Amino acid sequence: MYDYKEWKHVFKLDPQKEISDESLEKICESGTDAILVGGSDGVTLDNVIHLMSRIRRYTVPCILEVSTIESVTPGFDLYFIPTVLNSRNTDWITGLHHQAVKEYGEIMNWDEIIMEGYCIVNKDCKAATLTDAKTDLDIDDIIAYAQMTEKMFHLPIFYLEYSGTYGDKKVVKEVKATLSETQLFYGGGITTVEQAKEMAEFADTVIVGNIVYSDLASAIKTVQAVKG
Ligand SMILES: CC(C)=CCC/C(C)=C/CC/C(C)=C/CC/C(C)=C/CC/C(C)=C/CC/C(C)=C/CC/C(C)=C/COP(=O)(O)OP(=O)(O)O
Ligand SMILES: O=P(O)(O)OC[C@@H](O)CO
Ligand SMILES: [Mg+2]
Repeated sequence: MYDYKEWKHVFKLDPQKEISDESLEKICESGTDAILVGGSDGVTLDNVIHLMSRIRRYTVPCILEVSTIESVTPGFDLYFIPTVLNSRNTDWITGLHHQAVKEYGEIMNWDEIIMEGYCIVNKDCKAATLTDAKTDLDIDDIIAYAQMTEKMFHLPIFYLEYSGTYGDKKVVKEVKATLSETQLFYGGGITTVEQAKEMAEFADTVIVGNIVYSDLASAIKTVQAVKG
């Protein structure tokens, strides 16, 4: 089993988006710790299997961040299951999870399943719209979600999700200071080496997403920036 607790840098690829073989090779051979496959929209079984099989040409760990029951497929190293703590719709907190376990519980390998307590803070991102997330949060609200994740629900990961916009390092720093067991994932808007370094100072794991589609060279540089 991969030790995701040791991961410092992860690329997130969206199965809905096109990526050339050449770019994918650079991403998979970049030295990143893992590739996370996931997105909010247009995620289908076909595009998930297609992307997974292309990533599988390389040795990098490949994880599915589950967003729909229909697109779950065998073959990933691990399955990260979000629960959106600040969603107003219980489907995204426990509802879809209940359906999935009811349907697939018998065949699930629980050792491969890792829960992520998600807190979505960018009101304009697709994930916030999809999950009807309550994003008008101050720092104390976010810290409370982080503490709930660790102290109440004992989840292994707290994912501070700024998807599409660069976050506030003060928030990341204060959240990190409240966590002792739970791993802090930071994701959102990283486009430069400086930003990657800044967030890596506080977050345990930095997730780099969409910059791979618009400026691959800068995306690749974030690996060294985070891992040193
Ligand atoms: C058959 C087989 C192998 C079985 C294995 C068993 C297994 C692993 C079963 C799964 C069991 C299970 C509990 C499933 C969970 C079911 C489920 C659907 C739960 C809901 C999870 C959830 C809250 C999803 C929302 C996820 C989310 C917030 C995704 C967004 C991530 C994100 C911000 C991505 C960035 O891209 P995007 O949002 O697409 O933005 P752009 O396109 O604009 O870039
Ligand atoms: O695409 P970006 O904004 O880098 O965000 C990364 C990741 O946190 C999205 O789930
Ligand atoms: Mg998407």
